[in-house]
Amino acid sequence: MTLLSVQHLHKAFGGNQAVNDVSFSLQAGELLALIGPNGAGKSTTFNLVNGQLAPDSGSITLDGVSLLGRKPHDLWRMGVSRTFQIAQTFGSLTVIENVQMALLSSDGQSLSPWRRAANYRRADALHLLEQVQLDTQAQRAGRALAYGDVKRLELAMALANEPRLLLMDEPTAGMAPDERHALMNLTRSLVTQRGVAVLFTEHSMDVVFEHADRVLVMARGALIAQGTPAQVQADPHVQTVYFGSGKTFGEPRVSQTSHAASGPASNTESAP
Ligand SMILES: Nc1ncnc2c1ncn2[C@@H]1O[C@H](COP(=O)(O)OP(=O)(O)OP(=O)(O)O)[C@@H](O)[C@H]1O
Repeated sequence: MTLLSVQHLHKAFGGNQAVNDVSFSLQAGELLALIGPNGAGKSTTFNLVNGQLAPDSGSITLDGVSLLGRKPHDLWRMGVSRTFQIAQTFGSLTVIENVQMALLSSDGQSLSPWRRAANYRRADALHLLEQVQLDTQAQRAGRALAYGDVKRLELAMALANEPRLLLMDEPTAGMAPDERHALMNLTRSLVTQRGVAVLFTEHSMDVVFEHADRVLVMARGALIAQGTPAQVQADPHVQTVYFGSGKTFGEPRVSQTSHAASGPASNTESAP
């Protein structure tokens, strides 16, 4: 069943059509990657979905409810969580307090006075930390964590909201290859358990091809292809956009049977 539906999205900056008639949908439990060369319109599309930007026209619905005109905090309340290219956590708080803050916010509680958070849903916070394998570091200051651990803390905070949709902006940026795949494997297992849909932008093609169920490819504001990782990798139009003619992405790291692929391949500029 379609959870997120984006239809005929347009956004221009002056005369620059950054997003030009982009349509796609996302199912519960699906990991959908948004890729494209620099300036393709990925961030603009992502920021239209997360409420940071307003489209010039088009529709964005979650379970049939329009997201247009809603700010990121309203979306959080509706079950849309996000993680950032540079992880957003509180370095001065302990690891568990970070998650407690997210739980407080999710419950619509006032964030002040801070003292209230000290024992707030501590068991739930610890359970979330266990799920991202950070429970043994619960009492450390956020700023003392290694970068890969900060990313996992941010994931726990995003899940504190019990989201239906998780938006991840370049989730593996700045991480070593092993860490990248560990974070995405963890994300996969946690969102699959919960039936959460994930839309993520990503520059690391190895991450996209190994972990996405389906891939959207943008170029110059338009959606030029979508399909399984194998389908978009083999698409000559996509290869030309990335490399010019005569080169390819090379072989995928994993077989295509490792994730449930959904949605037909399409080389057209509109989604099914
Ligand atoms: N706030 C803005 N004001 C003016 N132009 C913008 C703005 N944001 C994006 N653009 C332009 O819109 C186009 C799409 O940019 P966008 O950042 O969405 O691309 P991207 O695919 O995310 O690129 P990158 O991978 O380099 O981050 C580009 O031409 C960019 O210069």
